[in-house]
Amino acid sequence: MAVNKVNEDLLRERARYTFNIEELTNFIDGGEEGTRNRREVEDMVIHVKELHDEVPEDYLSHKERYENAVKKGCILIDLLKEHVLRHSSFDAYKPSNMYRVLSMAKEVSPVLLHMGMFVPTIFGQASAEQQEEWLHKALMLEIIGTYAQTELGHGTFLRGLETTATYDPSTEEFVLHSPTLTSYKWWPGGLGQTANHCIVVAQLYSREKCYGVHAFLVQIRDSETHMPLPGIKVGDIGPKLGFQTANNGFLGFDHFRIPRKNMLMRNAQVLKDGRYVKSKSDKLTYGTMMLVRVMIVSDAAYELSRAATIAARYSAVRRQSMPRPGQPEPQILDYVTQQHKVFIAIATSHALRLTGGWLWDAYSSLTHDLDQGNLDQLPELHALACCLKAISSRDSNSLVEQCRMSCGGHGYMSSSNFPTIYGATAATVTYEGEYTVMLLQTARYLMKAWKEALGGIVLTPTVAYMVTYNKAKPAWVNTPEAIIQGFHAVAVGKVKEAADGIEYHQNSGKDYEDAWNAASVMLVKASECYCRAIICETFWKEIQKHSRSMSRNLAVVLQQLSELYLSYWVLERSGDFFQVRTVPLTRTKFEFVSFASPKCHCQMCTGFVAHITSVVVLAVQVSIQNLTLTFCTRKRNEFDIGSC
Ligand SMILES: CCCCCCC/C=C/C(=O)SCCNC(=O)CCNC(=O)[C@H](O)C(C)(C)COP(=O)(O)OP(=O)(O)OC[C@H]1O[C@@H](n2cnc3c(N)ncnc32)[C@H](O)[C@@H]1OP(=O)(O)O
Ligand SMILES: Cc1cc2nc3c(=O)[nH]c(=O)nc-3n(C[C@H](O)[C@H](O)[C@H](O)COP(=O)(O)OP(=O)(O)OC[C@H]3O[C@@H](n4cnc5c(N)ncnc54)[C@H](O)[C@@H]3O)c2cc1C
Repeated sequence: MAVNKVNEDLLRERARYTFNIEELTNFIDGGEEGTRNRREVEDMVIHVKELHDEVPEDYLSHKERYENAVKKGCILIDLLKEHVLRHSSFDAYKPSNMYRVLSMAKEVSPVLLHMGMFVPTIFGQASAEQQEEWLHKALMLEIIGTYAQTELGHGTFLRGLETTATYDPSTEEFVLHSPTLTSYKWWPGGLGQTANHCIVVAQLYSREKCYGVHAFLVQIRDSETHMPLPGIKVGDIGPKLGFQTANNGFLGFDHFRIPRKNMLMRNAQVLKDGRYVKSKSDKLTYGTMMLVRVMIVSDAAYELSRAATIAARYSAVRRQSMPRPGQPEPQILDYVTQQHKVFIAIATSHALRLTGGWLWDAYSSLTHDLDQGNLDQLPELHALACCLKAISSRDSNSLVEQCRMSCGGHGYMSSSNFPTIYGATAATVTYEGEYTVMLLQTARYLMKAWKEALGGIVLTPTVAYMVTYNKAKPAWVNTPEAIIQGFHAVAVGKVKEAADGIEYHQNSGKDYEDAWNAASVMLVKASECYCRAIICETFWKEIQKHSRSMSRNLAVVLQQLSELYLSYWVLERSGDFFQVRTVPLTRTKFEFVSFASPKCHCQMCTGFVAHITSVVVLAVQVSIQNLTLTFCTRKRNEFDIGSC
């Protein structure tokens, strides 16, 4: 029987890495225990033959694909439950753990929303009594839920949602109703055929007063027959760009009654007589969205690491063209254009993974504060979650497409897995807060921060530099930190530009809303630059922090990956660096120097190492006074790949 022989080129590349792969694997997994956990789950999954398709999923009917996805989802959840019960340290909700397990089935799972939003909402918004009643059932999948917030007519504008939940004190019930077609819930994953419960976000009315959107836990299908309950209209919304097995559905209520106790009452309550007890903050209703946005940053990194692995491996084995007559066709990895496509995907997967971990730690600290009643960090974390979710998902999706294109025609095959990964990452750019809307949310925060900076008020950590840049600037030296300072200066410049834009439009007679809209392109740009500065700074600092406890060879490689990321984005945003003079800076020579990168390695995800002997080396000299930007690019030589 033919034994699958590993490609010679790949073997040669794999023999050339110069550092301990296991050490990097542990770094990516967050430590040796993380690697053990992951491998244990992967070993469980790889041996379950029902998880391997006899027939390509693309050749199945929609019904067969869905049934296949349900079967796999149940198997994976059982494996996850078994693993969680065996390893109490395995936090299913730590970024990517749960998502990664479910995504081992290739197609997105119809129970993704159950795990990704229904359970977290019970954790975050149900009272202790309600958790007592529902949490175990949800974790054991005795009930299967989804998160029904978006409606046909409204996704972004939550305050515009039309579904109503009107309290009836005579029966101590809420009456859920969909008054219009546009009020039908539209999109919730799993709603089509899978979920029998859901979190419904509706406008709460009591004693004829509207108290805004609140969350309710609603059973929509019979636990025995799985048929929709009377007063419920529910079904599948049909084919989409991707996510075909997410089972996205629609849901309409016809005066559907639920007990008072089904309003999630951790934050706000309605008493038996209909009196409304206000939450410490209306914003706490939005808590689940913040959690999912924080998780999306790590999930975006994970999906990109898969795509970068496929592209780099393919680039090692694909040979094409003959630059020198009579010579063997070179590996396409030797083309600098190919390196330019693939290396930034490798570096970005690491940048987003480390930034996602940093954001998760900040979120964990916030939830602890919220439990203590301290909401001080909520606005900054909301702004961070919004822009990082937007930029990470957009970068991931566009680099997945870049990786696909780098594989030529074979990248267009379903068997390449690029279409599935592209479909999943394209969804993240829109769901859980649409790209532009999220950046505008962050811009709200930046405009407030700028006003405080002008007043010399001490700012929260991620915007504190705005005060510095508005006063005398520190002398900049030519280090990677200089690039980070440069991004800070660019961010301040863009924030100032947007604030000035709003002021200009107001002075020309517009009210604030119209002035905001007229300046909104600049506001989006300011958020992008603020976010890019955070990713650059976090990537660099995390590498510096971890380098101290890792072997030198690995530290060098990771440092150069972060230098590649910084250099890449300076070039991508060189125009903004030119403009940086718009911020009142002292006359400081601002120099970047070439980052000699004799060797650079990286591993996109488990089992794969890219050994980059050097990267495109840039020397970027920027002088603020004369704003001359000179580049010199030193040619790089070989690229080779190793994997364990
Ligand atoms: C592994 C996980 C897989 C999961 C798969 C997920 C599948 C997809 C699921 C979904 O898509 S669920 C639906 C997601 N929907 C959204 O994200 C809706 C996006 N819209 C919003 O977030 C909000 O409506 C808004 C646009 C941010 C706010 O708009 P609005 O104009 O109504 O209010 P504002 O005046 O702008 O804001 C009010 C006030 O509240 C603050 N705030 C808003 N959102 C949050 C939040 N999430 N957390 C904390 N604070 C929030 C906002 O900053 C304003 O505060 P002030 O500036 O006035 O102090
Ligand atoms: C694959 C997928 C899965 C999903 N799963 C779920 C789910 O499980 N549960 C759920 O509740 N929802 C889900 N959603 C819905 C998702 O949350 C919404 O699609 C998203 O919030 C965007 O809302 P919308 O579709 O109404 O677009 P809109 O908000 O109508 O946006 C359309 C355009 O208008 C622009 N726009 C809107 N508001 C503004 C503004 N204030 N300023 C400037 N521009 C603006 C946007 O930038 C965008 O370009 C899912 C969506 C997708 C694609």
